[in-house]
Amino acid sequence: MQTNHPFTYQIPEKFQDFLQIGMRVVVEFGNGNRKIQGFVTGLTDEYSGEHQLKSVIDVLDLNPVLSDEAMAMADWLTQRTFAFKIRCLQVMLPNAMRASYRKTLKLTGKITDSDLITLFDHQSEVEFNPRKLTSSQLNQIEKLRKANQVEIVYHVDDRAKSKLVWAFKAQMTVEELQTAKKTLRKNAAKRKRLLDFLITNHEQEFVQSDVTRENNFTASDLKTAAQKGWITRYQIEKYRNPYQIDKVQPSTPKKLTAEQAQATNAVDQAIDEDQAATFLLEGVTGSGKTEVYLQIIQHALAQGKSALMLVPEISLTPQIVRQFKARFGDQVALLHSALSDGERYDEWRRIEKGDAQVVVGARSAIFAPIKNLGVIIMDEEHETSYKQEDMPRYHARDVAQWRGQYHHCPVVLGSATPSLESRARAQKGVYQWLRLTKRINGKDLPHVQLVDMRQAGRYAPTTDISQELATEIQKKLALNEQVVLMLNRRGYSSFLMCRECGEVIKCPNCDISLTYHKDTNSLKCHYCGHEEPVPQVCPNCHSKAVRYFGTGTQRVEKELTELFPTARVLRMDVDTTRRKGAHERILDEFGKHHADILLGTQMIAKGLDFPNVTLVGVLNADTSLGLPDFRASERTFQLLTQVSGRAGRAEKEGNVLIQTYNPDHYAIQYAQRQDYEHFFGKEMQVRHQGGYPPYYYTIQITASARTEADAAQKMFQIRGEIVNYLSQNAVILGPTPQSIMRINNRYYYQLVIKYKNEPQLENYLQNLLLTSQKEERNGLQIVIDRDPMNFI
Ligand SMILES: Nc1ncnc2c1ncn2[C@@H]1O[C@H](COP(=O)(O)OP(=O)(O)OP(=O)(O)O)[C@@H](O)[C@H]1O
Ligand SMILES: [Zn+2]
Ligand SMILES: [Zn+2]
Repeated sequence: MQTNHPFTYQIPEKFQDFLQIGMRVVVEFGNGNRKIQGFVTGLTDEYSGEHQLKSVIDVLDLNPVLSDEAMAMADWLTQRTFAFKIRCLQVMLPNAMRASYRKTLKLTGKITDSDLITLFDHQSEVEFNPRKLTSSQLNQIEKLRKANQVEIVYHVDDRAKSKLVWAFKAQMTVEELQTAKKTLRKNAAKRKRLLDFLITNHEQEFVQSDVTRENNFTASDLKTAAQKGWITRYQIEKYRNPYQIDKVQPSTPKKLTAEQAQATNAVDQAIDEDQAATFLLEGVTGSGKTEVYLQIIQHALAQGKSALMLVPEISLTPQIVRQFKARFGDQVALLHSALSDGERYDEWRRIEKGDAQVVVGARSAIFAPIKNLGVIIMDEEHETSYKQEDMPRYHARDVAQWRGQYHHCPVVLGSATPSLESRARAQKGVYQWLRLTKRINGKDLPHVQLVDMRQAGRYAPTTDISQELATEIQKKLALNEQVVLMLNRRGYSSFLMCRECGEVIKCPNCDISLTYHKDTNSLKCHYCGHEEPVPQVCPNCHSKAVRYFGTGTQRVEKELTELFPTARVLRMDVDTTRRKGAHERILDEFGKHHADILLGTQMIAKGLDFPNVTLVGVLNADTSLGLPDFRASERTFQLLTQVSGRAGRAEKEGNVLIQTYNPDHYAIQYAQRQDYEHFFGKEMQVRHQGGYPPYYYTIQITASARTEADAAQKMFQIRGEIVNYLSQNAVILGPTPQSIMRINNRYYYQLVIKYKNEPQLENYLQNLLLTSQKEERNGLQIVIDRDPMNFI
């Protein structure tokens, strides 16, 4: 059973001076002799309980791995996210430190103490096992640690790393190779070709299998070449860290535009004055937000402080990383989920030791053990991936603000399309509002044209590319310019839409799309529980073309190659980017213009800065609009604006075509005009009327169980209880089944509370979390999610 109570253990005498808060220990827990890893959260001299205390068995660290800040943050996180404290402590550490990897003690200084000489036995590295050490040895080690003369090393096996492949490069000089070529027999055509290959690609390293495949040499050709001394062959790691960017040209700060300078100065001032202020940097696409971030960070560094830069997972591309490395070199540490456990741990250590002052990373990097923070920046602050979906269910923005308060440093939230929550706060003056209204290239935002697919559908019902879009693509190909096409996969086939008129079937009570349930062939509302059968005809136009909606990238790729047989198409989706480094390779290829069309899912919408892209096409704007979520319009608007911003970023002007079945919907209309201002106004009205955030807070409670009855019953029981703790002003929606009600033979029911100010609610929920634990034995699980991002 999980709990938030700390447990008391006795400290063996030899650990008494050694053990500190924030260190990890091994203790026996519960019945039996199960050993688990625990954290020291407090120390006391007194114990008045009646139980015989168990002893700490072993210590895992030399010095605290969790700082005072981390301990305080974990306390706050536990309360804030309705989580178990142990999970909050664990989330602060890299994986390598959560698992049981082999550890050694490494000597970096000189030792004189005879005890330690025995321990190290003339080696510089020995197994670290405090349990087996004497207290005098521990004391000595403690002293050496304080003098930075020993450290603990984790031995993390990286399976990905250990895979080796053959590589080669030319060993002879170009002249020598030329000479070798002259000595060849006339009919040795293949060897001649190999020598030519080496001469033209001199100094370059090749993976053998790439060359044998692409250039039609065999492995034995290369072996012979090595015997003759033309090349040297050796083994290298197969998967290199794609982010190990070695050769970056250093970059210098650009001269800021007036708007950029104004924004930068405001934040710089807050850094100088140790102000924990939050800034909203609202800048249109291509307005140079990244340069503003870079110069703010530079300012923090100049003040002897460090900086934390968060970027959404999918836009943490090598392109972005390179920009930071180019400016700050080795001071940059990168925390990305694509790194192996070992690589992440290495970066974590560099940050903790203070060797890296600029941390660039995705969501969980917000917990990086960085000291002396001068500024925290969150790019694309509206991105939903900043919210973690598992316990602890934190939003990186909240954590950023907590750390900002702790370090007395500013937090900068940047976006072209801020979340409604943030923008509303900026408007109220809670956040300081900074704006970049112009593109750096001085050009207008790209021209956006809507293609009404209700018309297009009539003459080409089976294609995904309208005549209009096809014509535009053809034009760009003729000009040798590049095209980006986005297929919106959000909300893929979970709702019903009429192909004739674009009508999406909505709940009569909630004005939210109904979700299609395949098992019952019905439509359900996830807010109020309304259910109806799938209609035979469209309630709006009576057409029979009502179907659930979706198309795949592969199908579109096929269509593209049929329409434009000579065009080179690159596809970027979950399938083509699964392998490490694939993401970078695709973008790299496209950047070098080795392809004309980049076709992808929403992962191509963000951050890309390719000067030769002059056309952006959105194949299906509507899928995300139909999501059974009050944020559907907001997400659609954001996505369309972001992707449109990829066009015409340099000298050439760009245009955008959006294919839609709902050309009159306000989210699409305002996205066409790229008019965040009016979208915000309209959407705030909608939220006000519906009683949704930012006017109300929301909390979602989910129960899952082995039978539907158990899950439903529990939710109704909770509903019955919770009303006693809520005022008249709060609204309870549900209980309702979730859209995928059964996952892995577990049934899910949920309930959403909308409220403004409910002083008793927190306590009730904290209690619920702990008491519901008792029922876990019966297979029942309760999840409490504050400000949920997904209502489906
Ligand atoms: N002051 C400047 N002078 C010259 N070029 C600049 C300046 N600031 C930024 N740039 C360049 O302008 C281009 C667009 O900048 P950037 O990609 O940072 O925009 P952005 O606001 O982050 O856009 P998006 O939200 O679309 O990603 C980049 O190529 C960048 O190098
Ligand atoms: Zn409803
Ligand atoms: Zn219809």
